[in-house]
Amino acid sequence: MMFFHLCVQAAAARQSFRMSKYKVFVMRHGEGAWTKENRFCSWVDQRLSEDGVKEALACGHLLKEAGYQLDVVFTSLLSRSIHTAWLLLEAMGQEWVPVVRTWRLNERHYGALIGLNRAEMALNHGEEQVKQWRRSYDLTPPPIDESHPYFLEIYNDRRYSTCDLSIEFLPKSESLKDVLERLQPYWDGTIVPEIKRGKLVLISGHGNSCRALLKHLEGISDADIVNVTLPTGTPILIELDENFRPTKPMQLLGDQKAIQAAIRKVEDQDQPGCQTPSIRNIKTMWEKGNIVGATECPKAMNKETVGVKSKSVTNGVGC
Ligand SMILES: O=C(O)[C@@H](CO)OP(=O)(O)O
Repeated sequence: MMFFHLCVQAAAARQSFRMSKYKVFVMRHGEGAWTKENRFCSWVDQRLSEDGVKEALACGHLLKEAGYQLDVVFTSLLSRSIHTAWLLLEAMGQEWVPVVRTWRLNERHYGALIGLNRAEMALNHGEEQVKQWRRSYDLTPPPIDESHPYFLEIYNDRRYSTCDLSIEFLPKSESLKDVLERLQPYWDGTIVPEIKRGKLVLISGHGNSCRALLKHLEGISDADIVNVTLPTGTPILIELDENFRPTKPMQLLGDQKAIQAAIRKVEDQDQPGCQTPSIRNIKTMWEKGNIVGATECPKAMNKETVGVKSKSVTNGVGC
């Protein structure tokens, strides 16, 4: 999208004529299974879709052809980010490269919105509201609670007992600002030292953990970050000076037309008309309390059990 490029070019223009000292790759994992169903996925551990697998392999081939040699890859604790790293390294023939996992790179925690269909939410709350939930900087969705169908699946998962915070202190919902606050100490304390040691680092993150990082690195304003959407499976090359300021516009590597189409696809997910095969008639299903397509849904979920009736969502974010 044009605005995205204007944002990053403006950020880089402020930093022009500096010498690049470091390079780092940031990328959103390949398409996840729930992207096809258009549901907020967040901390639910969905695997890559078939297209997502292809995207991850294609990224690896692209980086290999460009001659890059990675030294360390950082991922979240979610399988789609880890599998993307594995497939990418396999395609590069660099499977031996260490993969380091941290919850601090996890996708933004979407709280009570987890599992809900974006297009359906747009029908009920309006496109603008859903856009604000998805892309604003400091809006926090209503928190997940124990009545949510995915609560136990997330908080009983053994992987979260390995974190540097005990489970009760892990987020129950996050704004992009919250994501940056939990991510930045890890960036400063663990990733930056690796880069300073001369390592070529790739971060296989998520749409919003990558947006938070790019906001920090590129100095994108709170207002402008709303207009930044990242495509799946596209490596972004960032060049930094000795003080970790960008020296040039970040580069989304690959076929530029395909990248723009992929960005539009992600943006259009909150259009009420964006129906997926599993959502035959979203409005009717909502009215019946059947929010998601039954065949693909691992649990029976409806607007009562999900814990976000239309009004409580609206109240929760003060709109
Ligand atoms: O589902 C999610 O968790 C994210 C993408 O990973 O969704 P959105 O693009 O709406 O922020």
